[in-house]
Amino acid sequence: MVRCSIGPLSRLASPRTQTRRIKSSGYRAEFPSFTLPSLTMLVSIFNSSITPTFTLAGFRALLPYLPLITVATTVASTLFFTAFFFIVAALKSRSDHSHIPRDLPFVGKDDKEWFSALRANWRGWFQSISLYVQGYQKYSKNGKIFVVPTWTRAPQILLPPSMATWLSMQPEHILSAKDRTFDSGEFFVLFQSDLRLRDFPVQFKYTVGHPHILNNDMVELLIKRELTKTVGTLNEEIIEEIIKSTDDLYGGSETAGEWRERYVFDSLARAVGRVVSRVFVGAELCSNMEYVNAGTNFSKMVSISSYILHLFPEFLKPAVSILVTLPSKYYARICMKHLEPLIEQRIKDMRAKDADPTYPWEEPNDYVSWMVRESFKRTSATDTSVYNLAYRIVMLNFAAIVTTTIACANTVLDVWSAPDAEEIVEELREEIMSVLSETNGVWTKAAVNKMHRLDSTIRESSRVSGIGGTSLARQVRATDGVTLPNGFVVPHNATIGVSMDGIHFDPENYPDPKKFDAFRFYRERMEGGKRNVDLGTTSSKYLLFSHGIHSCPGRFFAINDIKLMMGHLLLNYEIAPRPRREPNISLGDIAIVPESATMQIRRRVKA
Ligand code: HEM
Repeated sequence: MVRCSIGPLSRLASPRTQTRRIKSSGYRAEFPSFTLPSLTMLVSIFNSSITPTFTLAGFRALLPYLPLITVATTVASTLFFTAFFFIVAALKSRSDHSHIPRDLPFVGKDDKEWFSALRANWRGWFQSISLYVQGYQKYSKNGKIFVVPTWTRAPQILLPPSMATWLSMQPEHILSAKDRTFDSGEFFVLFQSDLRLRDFPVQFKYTVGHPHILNNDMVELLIKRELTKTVGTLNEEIIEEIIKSTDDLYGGSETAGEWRERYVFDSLARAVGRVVSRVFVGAELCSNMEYVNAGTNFSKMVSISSYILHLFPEFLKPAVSILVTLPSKYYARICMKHLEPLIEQRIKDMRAKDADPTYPWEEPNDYVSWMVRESFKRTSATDTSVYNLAYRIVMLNFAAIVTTTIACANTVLDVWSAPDAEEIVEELREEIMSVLSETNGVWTKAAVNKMHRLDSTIRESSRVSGIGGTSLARQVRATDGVTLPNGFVVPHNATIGVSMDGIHFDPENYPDPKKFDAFRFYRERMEGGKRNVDLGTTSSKYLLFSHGIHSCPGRFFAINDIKLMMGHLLLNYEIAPRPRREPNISLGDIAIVPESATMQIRRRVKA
């Protein structure tokens, strides 16, 4: 036995000796009949359990066939995986489509085609935005319902805009906004006549887990009760953070006049992440870029892994998700590494201060403090454990950072790629300087509210470049289905909504709808009698933040941040006009900012 195991090792010493010894060992003579290389390999693997000498000998015999083996195994495995994925995708698509009422028109699907459901889903992946707009023109405009395929969310039943207000007011127990996002349930849905589990966009069940954290009311409550109340009052801190981050990213005053090239989305994500974190976690942690970048990357990775998971039927997701969600879990862990000690310390300090008012510590006015105070009023472990509190901040970042960055990035790309970029920028600068001259340069809440041209520019950018897809997306929770205002009954668990781009690009709502007209809303405000309409105003015709009972509760905070960020960039930086506006990328049923888009930016030389 000893000789056998040493033998092969000693033969590795020199290739030339190896060849000679192979021949002299009579290996070929020993296994002459195994002409099929793969069979030889199998046998040699089998042999290896008996005697390692044969293993190496078998391997050597294979050497001349290696190129052939490589080609054969590559072709075989490619064929196998292609067939496997095709079957899986075809099954998933059929299952996705089987729950849609047959009498509804389906845009992007032709029943006469082979694998019509699969093909429709494929179109829904890459062309969904144009399918939404087509269906809107053909059906919604005529007051009809239609269905559009999406790979990522199963087919969507889209209602005409006349039903948008009705839809936005439906209570949660009839039409649920939450079921679509925070779903949790059994795995083997492919075999159930149940749309519910296949239809949640970010697949929190797999990408995040923690249903007890996600379904908790605390985040939303604190946004509505505390965060919105403080909007405007923390502007000094926010501006301070904007200055620090933009100095780092785009250059401080000492670099005035020097052009830099920066990725629009990535650089703004860093700045926004830091600014948002100042209000969420305080001055110290917000400048820790490991934490800030992990928060942004977590949000991105949750979305990306959810897209990948949507390629698989439900029964495969538990297995696939183990691998696919590794990056988001990695970034969540980095965030938690910083958040847990911060929250533990905050709890200690708060308790000490409550017990003894002379305790030398001042309670920071940030989200962590509001959350810990709220947790003191509660008793369940779900509401009070440090882990859960910390994870809620991770989820708050998910709601806040990427969404706010998208709005900033779209505004930069739309303004500086517009043919009249210089005039727009000039008018915006004039407005900002004129308003700030009344407040000695302080960004008060009242001052920010007076910047109507800036407000109009961001609102218009989000209209033409917004996320697209389905707005007011709701899942039918009522077990008997829901009866629409026109009498049609949508079955239990189907998903309904309205076409956001259809509405935002409808010439009846917005003349010359495809044009980025920065001051469109400003003119409407000044001349069209819409004095109270601003970026935070939702309606059935403006759906950036949705509308009705589930409209985004964080929007006032987001809007304030975006205005401060854009205002600071406009006043202190020059961005070179861009030759073209790279189109947003249609993926699934949303459009995302092209991450490769760059800008030339330099600090302005002040007179
Ligand atoms: C430009 C930035 C933002 C955009 C475009 C945006 C957009 C939206 C949209 C479209 C919804 C879905 C509403 C529905 O289901 O009908 C939503 C929900 C939500 N957003 Fe935002 N959001 C932004 C920023 C924020 C920020 C900064 C926060 C937190 C501070 C936040 C917290 C939330 C929460 C908690 C919900 C769930 C509300 C519910 O289900 O009732 N969002 N947001």
